[in-house]
Formats: sequence, structure tokens, C-alpha cells
Amino acid sequence: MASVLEFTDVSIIRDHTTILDSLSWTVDSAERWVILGPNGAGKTTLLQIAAAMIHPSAGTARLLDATLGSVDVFELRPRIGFASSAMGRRIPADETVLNVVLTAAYSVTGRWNEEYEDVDIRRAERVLAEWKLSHLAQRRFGGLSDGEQKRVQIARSVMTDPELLLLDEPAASLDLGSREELLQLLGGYASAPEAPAIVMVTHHVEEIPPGFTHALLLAGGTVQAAGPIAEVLTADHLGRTFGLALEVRHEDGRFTARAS
Ligand SMILES: Nc1ncnc2c1ncn2[C@@H]1O[C@H](COP(=O)(O)OP(=O)(O)OP(=O)(O)O)[C@@H](O)[C@H]1O
Repeated sequence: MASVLEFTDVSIIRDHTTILDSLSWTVDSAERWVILGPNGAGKTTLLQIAAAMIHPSAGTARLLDATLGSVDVFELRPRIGFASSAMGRRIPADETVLNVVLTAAYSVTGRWNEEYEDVDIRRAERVLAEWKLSHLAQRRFGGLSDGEQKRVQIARSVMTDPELLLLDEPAASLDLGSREELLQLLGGYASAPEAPAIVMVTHHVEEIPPGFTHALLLAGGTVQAAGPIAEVLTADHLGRTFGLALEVRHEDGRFTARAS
């Protein structure tokens, strides 16, 4: 199994504050990771390094066999899919769903004057079908529901067939039906052997799709626990990470947690 991400003693320091503290972590190509931790733990910052958007202040971050700092990030980024609400806000509201997904092939948001190839259009249509969006292909992005917009952002992030897929809180703000629909799609995608390595940040264990294999718990910029999901998402580890006594259940590939 090849590693797609390898962090060694990675720290991020901003304004004299240590946001990530000497973090070491490896993700292999067949693994699907979830990152959990309280507000301000450093989850989004960690994902930004994994997306080659920021460099470590100290330590070494290797992504897809390249070391950040000695590689052209503009060559690296198209190989990494990234969906977050911050990126969603940059998508023009009047763009059609088909074009939002299609423009990923050219790493731009908004369709300007690119000439698209038939092969890209066919792939975009296939990706839309995979994420149950075909019926919305000609609708404007800004007019979609939150749940539909999240699915479009994920479809866009997988359009380039990435080797690493990063998802920052994909189920945040969704109603129960939209969340379950998204988790079913994500679970199906994650379970396919040809899917890329996936790293997903979430606030809730209930939002972890079935098929995820590993978990990393982060608090105060340090790793509290990391490894196979069933060994990490225990009442002990989660309780320590969130600072309260918890009861955790794991049934049919899904987790629930509540104060005990
Ligand atoms: N440029 C910066 N300068 C100073 N502090 C920063 C900077 N960027 C982030 N931080 C701080 O670093 C900490 C970690 O932020 P980050 O967004 O990574 O956390 P998070 O775990 O994703 O939080 P949340 O769950 O609330 O989204 C926060 O306390 C944040 O205020």
C-alpha cells in the first residue's frame, strides 16, 4: 500500500500561537480517515496542509510523493480533491451545476472561455449521475438547497479523479434526510476499491459514513489518538478529546455518542 500523505513532526505557528504541535501522521492509499476534535482543535488547518494550501512552520509534509516546500504546488493541487464550505462560497451563484463540475477539469471556478473536450463533458455527466445530480445539471448553483450544493461540491472535487480527496464538514448544516442521503452516497463512494484515499473532517460521529477505516482525534493542536476507527472512536478517547464523559455506540458501520 502506497502512502499518499506523510507528516513528520509538522507544526503550524501563527502570531506566536502553536496551532498544530509536532504532528506525525500517515495516510495510505486504501484508507478513509475521519478527523474529529473540538472547535479550534486545528482540524481545518491540518486539512489545508493536506491540500497543499499552506506549508508547515516546522517539520516535513509529504503529499503524493512530493515534499511541500520543494514542489510546485500548482502541479500538486489538481491531484488533490478538496471540498469545503469556504470553497463552496467561491462558486458563482449563477453558474450551472454541469459547469461547476466541468470547470474542475481546468481548475477554475466559473466558466470563462475554455473549450471543453467531449471526454470532459462525458466525465462530468458521469460524475453528476454518480452523485444523483443529473436532473439538476442545468440548474443554477445558487438556487440549489444546501444538501444539493454539498453534493455538487463533492462531485466537483472528484471530477479530476484525485489521488487524495479532502472533505471539510460535508454534512454540516444538512437536515436529517439530506445528511442520510449524503452519507449513503459517500459511504458507497468510500467503499469502492478504486476510490482515492479520503480524509474527512467532521464535528459529529453520527456524520461518519460507513466504510471509513481510520480516525484521528485532535485537541489543542495535538493528536489524542489515531488508528483503525473502532480502536480510536471509544468512549475513553472521545471523552478525553472533548473533555466530557461519553457513551459511544457502533452499530452497522455507524457511530453515535452522547453524554453519559
Ligand atoms: N492566521 C491565524 N492566526 C492566529 N490564529 C489562527 C490563525 N488561523 C487559525 N488560527 C487559530 O487556530 C486554531 C485552529 O483553527 P482551525 O480552524 O484549524 O480549527 P478547527 O478545529 O477547524 O475549528 P472548528 O471546528 O471551529 O472549525 C483556532 O483557535 C484559530 O483561531
